[in-house]
Amino acid sequence: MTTTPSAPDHQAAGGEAAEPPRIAVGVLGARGRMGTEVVKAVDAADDLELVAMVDDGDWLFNVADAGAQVVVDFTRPDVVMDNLRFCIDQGIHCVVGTTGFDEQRLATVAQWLEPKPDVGVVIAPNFGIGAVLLMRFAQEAARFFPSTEVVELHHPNKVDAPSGTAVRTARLVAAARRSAGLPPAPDATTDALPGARGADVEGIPVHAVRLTGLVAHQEVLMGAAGETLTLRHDSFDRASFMPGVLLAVREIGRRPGLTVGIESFLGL
Ligand SMILES: NC(=O)C1=CN([C@@H]2O[C@H](COP(=O)(O)OP(=O)(O)OC[C@H]3O[C@@H](n4cnc5c(N)ncnc54)[C@H](O)[C@@H]3O)[C@@H](O)[C@H]2O)C=CC1
Ligand SMILES: O=C(O)C1=N[C@H](C(=O)O)C[C@H](O)C1
Repeated sequence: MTTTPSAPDHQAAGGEAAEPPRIAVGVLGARGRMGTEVVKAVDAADDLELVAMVDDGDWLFNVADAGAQVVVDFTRPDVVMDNLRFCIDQGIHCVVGTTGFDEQRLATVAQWLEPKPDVGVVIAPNFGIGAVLLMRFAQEAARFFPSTEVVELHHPNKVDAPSGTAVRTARLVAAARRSAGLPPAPDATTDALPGARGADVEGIPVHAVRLTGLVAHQEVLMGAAGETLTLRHDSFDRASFMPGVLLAVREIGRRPGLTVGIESFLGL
């Protein structure tokens, strides 16, 4: 098992106060758009030490050999499960931003964690504080509006659609509607062209836009008689995800088991 990243300060042999040990961090997907940003952020943090950078074609054992206590994964939906399996088996805490997690995948990760009670894994569809708040606000507002639709807008190189954030937002809104006993949203149209009304996520239409010039954006549109409420979040730069990623890296050693989203790390 790796040492806990949140070990308390301790005294050096001579009685002088020693620096607390830095958390050893490995980055998976280190040459990607997000991985590059994470490498920079970890490098710049005094309490973190970048010990391994792994990308496609590199040897995953590098993170274990380098003594990583926490791994940050921003890779691809088709490889993230193998990465997680390896890291959990090695006793390495995981901070996962890669998308593609449905209930079945989450249950599998929880199962892998059972024999490793000290290991923490956080899987968050979005590490942007504003995006997390948007999801919470949408959840709060959902019961007051008969209609809700989600529009996510991203850079054209995004591998998946709709975004993980949009799917989670729609699920949270749908759950809030169910708890409040709301009927299905009124929607009298039939698609003249397939896809015109977006994807159906638990009764919430989700629309995905891909546009050169964008980074990561989301709108939640809510409508009632004579009024609408629009919640919008914009990530203009991937730096926007870093405070959430670093918070998760620092916290995960204190959070054994599986956590979905960083809401609880933010005290939400
Ligand atoms: N949770 C969040 O806040 C955010 C999540 N994302 C998600 O993160 C993921 C990555 O996004 P981007 O950085 O834009 O993609 P990207 O395509 O720029 O980067 C992915 C990197 O992973 C590497 N890779 C592929 N297979 C690998 C393997 N087996 N081991 C190690 N590295 C491997 C690729 O070579 C590439 O460098 C996507 O699922 C995206 O949706 C993106 C932004 C924010
Ligand atoms: O691929 C991206 O860029 C992003 N992916 C995440 C998602 O699918 O929700 C988070 C953010 O939207 C950026």
